[in-house]
Amino acid sequence: MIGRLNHIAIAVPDLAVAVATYRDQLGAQVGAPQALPEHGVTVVFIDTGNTKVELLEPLGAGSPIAGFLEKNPAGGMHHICFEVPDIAAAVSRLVSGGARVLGDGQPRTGAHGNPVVFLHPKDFSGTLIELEQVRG
Ligand SMILES: CC[C@@H](C(=O)O)C(=O)SCCNC(=O)CCNC(=O)[C@H](O)C(C)(C)COP(=O)(O)OP(=O)(O)OC[C@H]1O[C@@H](n2cnc3c(N)ncnc32)[C@H](O)[C@@H]1OP(=O)(O)O
Ligand SMILES: [Co+2]
Repeated sequence: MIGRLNHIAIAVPDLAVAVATYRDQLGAQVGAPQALPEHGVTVVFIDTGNTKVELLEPLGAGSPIAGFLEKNPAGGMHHICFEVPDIAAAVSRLVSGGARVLGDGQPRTGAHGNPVVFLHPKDFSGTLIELEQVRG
C-alpha cells in the first residue's frame, strides 16, 4: 500500500531561522514559505532529489503542532509522509485493521494539493504518519 517517502517533516519554533540554517549551513535549495491556515502551519519544502524535507512552524491559535513544540521547544522530527495511490482505499483498510485516522477521518487537501490523512502516532511505533494520495 505505501509507496515513496514523500517527505519528512520537522517542526520548528522559527521557520526563518530554520530555513536560513538549511540554506546557509547545509547548502539546501529551499522553497518559498507557504502559509496554510487550514492546517495551522506555515511550511517550506526542501527538495533533496530522493524525497523532501518539510519545515513547519505554527500558524495561528490552535495549531496542531503547538503541543509538540511545547514538549520540544528547539523543534524536532514531527511526521513522515508516505505516498499511496488511493487514499480512500488506504483509509478503509487501515480503519478495518484498527488504526485511528486523526480528525474526522476524512482526507483533506495537503500542501501539494493532494488529499492527505494523518494516523495516530500511538498506533505506529510513536510516529505520526501522514498519507498523501499521489496517482500514477
Ligand atoms: C502542510 C499540510 C500537510 C502536508 O501536506 O504535508 C501537513 O503536514 S500539516 C502538519 C500539521 N498537522 C498535523 O500534524 C495534523 C495531525 N496532527 C494532530 O492532529 C496532532 O498533532 C496530534 C498527533 C493529535 C497530537 O496533538 P497534541 O496536541 O500533541 O496531542 P497530545 O499531546 O494529546 O498527543 C497525543 C500523544 O501523541 C504524542 N504525539 C504528539 N505529536 C506527536 C508526533 N508528531 N509524533 C509522535 N508522537 C506525537 C504526544 O506526545 C502524546 O503522547 P503521550 O504524551 O505519550 O500521551
Ligand atoms: Co506533511
